[in-house]
Amino acid sequence: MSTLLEVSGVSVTFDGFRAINNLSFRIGPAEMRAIIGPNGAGKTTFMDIVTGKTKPDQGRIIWGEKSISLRGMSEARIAREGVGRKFQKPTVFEDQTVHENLLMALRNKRGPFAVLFYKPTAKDLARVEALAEEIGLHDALWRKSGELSHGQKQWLEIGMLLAQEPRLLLVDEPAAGMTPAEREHTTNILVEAAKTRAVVVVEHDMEFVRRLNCKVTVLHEGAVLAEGSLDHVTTNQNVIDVYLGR
Ligand SMILES: Nc1ncnc2c1ncn2[C@@H]1O[C@H](COP(=O)(O)OP(=O)(O)OP(=O)(O)O)[C@@H](O)[C@H]1O
Repeated sequence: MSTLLEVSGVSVTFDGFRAINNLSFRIGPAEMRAIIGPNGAGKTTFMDIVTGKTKPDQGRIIWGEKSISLRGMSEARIAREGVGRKFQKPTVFEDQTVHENLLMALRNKRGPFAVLFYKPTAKDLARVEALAEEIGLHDALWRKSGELSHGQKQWLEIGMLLAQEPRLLLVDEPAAGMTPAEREHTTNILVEAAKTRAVVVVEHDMEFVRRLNCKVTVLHEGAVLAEGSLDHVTTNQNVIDVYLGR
């Protein structure tokens, strides 16, 4: 299997507390992965390390065909390398329409001067239509984003991230606060996205993880406790003990 991101031997300490402990993780260029683990396992810190928000004390973070190191790069530079992150809370521009939000996200791909003199091309407009279709918001293109449901805002934000064409998309608890129907639609969007890029989903909801139908990495105390199919990891005695707090 070829590798897009390889994290090896990474550790992070906060005031003497080792939040990530000699962690190793790898993901292929078109792969879906779920990360689960109890509260405080290090899931968020792991994503913070990959995006450059938190600097590790040690370890390697190797990216892409050229095996460049992401360690020490700024967050902006890592984003330009193709790492996109979806936080739990949607952050769409509520006064703008779905169309404007998606167009703005496309525009963000350009440099500051190109943005200043930006006029959407026919190709850009077609891309906005395709993105809206992909996230299931085509019928809502001309609605103000503030009027959308929580689920729709989440999809819009995923669409805005996809507009930037990330090679790796990190998604934090996408199912939180969604109705069952919204969850199902979210699964479909992510599964589709993972056909052409790597998608890492941090999620507590096991039903959601099951529907993603992908390899699962279980974190505990900042390290990988188990990895494999959901059935494999949930029957692992160490995982059961950790979840039951034994
Ligand atoms: N900036 C920080 N300073 C001190 N401790 C931190 C900091 N960030 C995280 N931690 C600690 O590191 C550990 C891992 O936290 P992290 O948020 O990564 O876990 P998590 O698996 O995402 O948990 P949850 O499922 O509750 O979101 C926790 O014990 C947390 O308190």
